[in-house]
Amino acid sequence: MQTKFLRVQVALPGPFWQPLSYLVPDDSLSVATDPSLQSAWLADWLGWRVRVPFRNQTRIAVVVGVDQDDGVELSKLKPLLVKLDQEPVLNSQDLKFLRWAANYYHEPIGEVVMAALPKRLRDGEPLALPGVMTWQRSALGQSISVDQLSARAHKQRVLWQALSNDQAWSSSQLNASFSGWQPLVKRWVEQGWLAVKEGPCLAHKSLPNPVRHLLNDEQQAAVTSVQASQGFGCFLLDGVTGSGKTEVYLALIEQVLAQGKQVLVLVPEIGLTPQTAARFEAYLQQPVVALHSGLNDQERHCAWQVMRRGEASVLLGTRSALFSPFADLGLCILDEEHDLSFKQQDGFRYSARDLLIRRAHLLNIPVLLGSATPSMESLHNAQTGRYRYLRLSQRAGEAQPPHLSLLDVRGDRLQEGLSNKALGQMREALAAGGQVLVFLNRRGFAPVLLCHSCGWQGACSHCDANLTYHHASDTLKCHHCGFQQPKPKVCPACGSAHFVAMGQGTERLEQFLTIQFPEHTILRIDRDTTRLKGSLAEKVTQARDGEADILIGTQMLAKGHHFPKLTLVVMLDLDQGLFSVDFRGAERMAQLLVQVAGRAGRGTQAGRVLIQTHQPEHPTYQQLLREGYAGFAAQTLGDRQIANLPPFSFQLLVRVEALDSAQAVAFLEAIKALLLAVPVTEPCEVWGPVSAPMAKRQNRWRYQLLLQASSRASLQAWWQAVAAAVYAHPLANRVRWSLDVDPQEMG
Ligand SMILES: Nc1ncnc2c1ncn2[C@@H]1O[C@H](COP(=O)(O)OP(=O)(O)OP(=O)(O)O)[C@@H](O)[C@H]1O
Ligand SMILES: [Zn+2]
Repeated sequence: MQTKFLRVQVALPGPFWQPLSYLVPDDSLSVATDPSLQSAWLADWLGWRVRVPFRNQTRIAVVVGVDQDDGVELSKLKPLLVKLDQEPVLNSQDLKFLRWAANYYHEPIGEVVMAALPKRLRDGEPLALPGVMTWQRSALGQSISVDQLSARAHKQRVLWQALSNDQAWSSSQLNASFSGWQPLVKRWVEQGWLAVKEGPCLAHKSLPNPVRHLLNDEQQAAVTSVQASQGFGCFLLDGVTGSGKTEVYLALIEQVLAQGKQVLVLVPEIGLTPQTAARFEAYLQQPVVALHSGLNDQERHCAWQVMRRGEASVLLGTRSALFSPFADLGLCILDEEHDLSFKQQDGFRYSARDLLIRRAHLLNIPVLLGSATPSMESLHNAQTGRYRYLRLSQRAGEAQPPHLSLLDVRGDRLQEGLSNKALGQMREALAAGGQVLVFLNRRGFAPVLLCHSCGWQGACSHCDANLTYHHASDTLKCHHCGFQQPKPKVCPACGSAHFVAMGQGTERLEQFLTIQFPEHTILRIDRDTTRLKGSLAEKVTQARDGEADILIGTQMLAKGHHFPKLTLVVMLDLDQGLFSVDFRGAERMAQLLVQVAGRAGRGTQAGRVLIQTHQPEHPTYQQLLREGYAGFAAQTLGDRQIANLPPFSFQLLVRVEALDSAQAVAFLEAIKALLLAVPVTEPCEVWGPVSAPMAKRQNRWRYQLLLQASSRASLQAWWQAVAAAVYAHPLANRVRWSLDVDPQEMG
């Protein structure tokens, strides 16, 4: 009898297109010849973490399959070293999902599997639940009243007051409400006022009383439709800003929890996940696990474990929370489904929306996508019946829709980008006791620093981009690669000391408005003013509570926020979105406009929105104002159909970056030649190679090749036909290159 050796396939991070094979240790070899034992044997390996020898090291890997004969000579295979845990870390359904994702996005399976594990597990730490570090008042601390702290130390007093409730606080809880708490907490520990303890992953918190609304008819109809779904179904909740989509999510979640099942909610990366989680907790009266960029490795590990074990029922997280394991998932929700942050833009370039739908499909459970400005892809899917369409056409409660108008500033005198008309309207709104938001999607002081004598411009030496001037730090910064330098004293080209800062950024706008409105408080919210952990939450709370009269914000302020006192929104410099080279430019601009406008008039007072423009007759503006987002979307879908652009076709972008631009072009030309040699049955097109819109970044020249086909299947088949030859091409290892399936940005 011929002995058959068993091997397992493991996923190891790195550029391996197939899982790697290893031999299993001797004791299980006897199973090989007995088919009845094989399924039990499989269960004993699939999804387990193992330690394997690799080159001269050992690495952590996950078993993703078995193979009995893959043609590799046995003598070339190495044995596995050890299993790491007493149980698998991924179940067979998760593995199936991850394999599908790896296949669809042409990403090495090892990278995809590792994306589904918290870092500590990737590093080989034990599976067992770690505790999290918490701080709580000590016996000494309990005798310290807030009055013993200096009356002027406002921040300290607020923090000490919060810590006085005898709850143990973890760093993520503190981050959710306070910025700059670390040095204070450290000092209090040193003084013996606070004790450090290891707390459980899911700390007990006292939850505030729930605020609930009686659902209106449209909300109720949406809830009923999703609830009636038998197994998988994808629903698009198209609800105007302030229509109470969150209330619909909460009502549905409550019902799923009552059946003993879990819910996964994905939200955009806006740094407010803890605040949203708190709102969910109050409504549901149970802990909600939040997974976002503010957590440390230990907290991520905790979140992963409690969901997997079913110790918590709701996971609310950003993009990558999609890969979390669940004991019994019953519903998936994705809020602001049009948001670009759901698409990972480097490395493993997946769409969290598309993968979430796939996962729900594999698990046979419903998935709900919500937005006031749905993507053209989702609207098209709703129109063709792939998604069920649900509509909330009215604002919830008493709130009225905001009134939008165009402010034609052609020929007007502008001061720092603002017209006198806009300033006048701001004065009126402030005098009436309202709050005003000035929206400008560009941070920094000025986008260009120009020498007045010779015309020299500050440009990044590593990128094809201007350096933005930042006044507070007196530096020039590249917003693409992070390069920065002090502002030169004299022009590097001619020696003149006469510079002009051209164009507007939020920093400059703040300086100008401070002079114009000395009696009003101004709050600027952009990436520069919210770098410190917790500071965004702090600023948003101030804005919501009306502590500032004038808000200045970039797109950070566009999403999801609820500022009840806001009555006037002034939008500056939107026009640039009308002339984008990207075919999605108009869609993005329309979404931004409607979302920012949607922050106005959410309370008792009506809201107005002024769009300052030099293009008042532009059809995109005209259509948005006359027919709203729905009219704009109908027109845009019609145009895309005629031009055969997504969602009426499917794209794949091959991106290449190289120090030597000739190599980048040569590699793409080679790929193109391979593609053109493939006989295809359906229409497949290839464009390029062309220079990327940003031709150079971090010293590398960037080129791209665009593939387009009439179906996903034919696009995938076309690429598959050339993939092996592309990877084997001599330039494949000499340039940096990546595939972007369903690209969202051409950048
Ligand atoms: N049925 C209802 N009756 C009264 N108020 C409601 C109702 N439903 C929701 N609200 C309130 O309306 C406001 C807006 O709701 P919510 O934040 O859920 O809107 P949204 O649709 O998510 O908006 P956006 O897309 O702009 O973020 C909230 O203050 C919410 O409490
Ligand atoms: Zn740069």
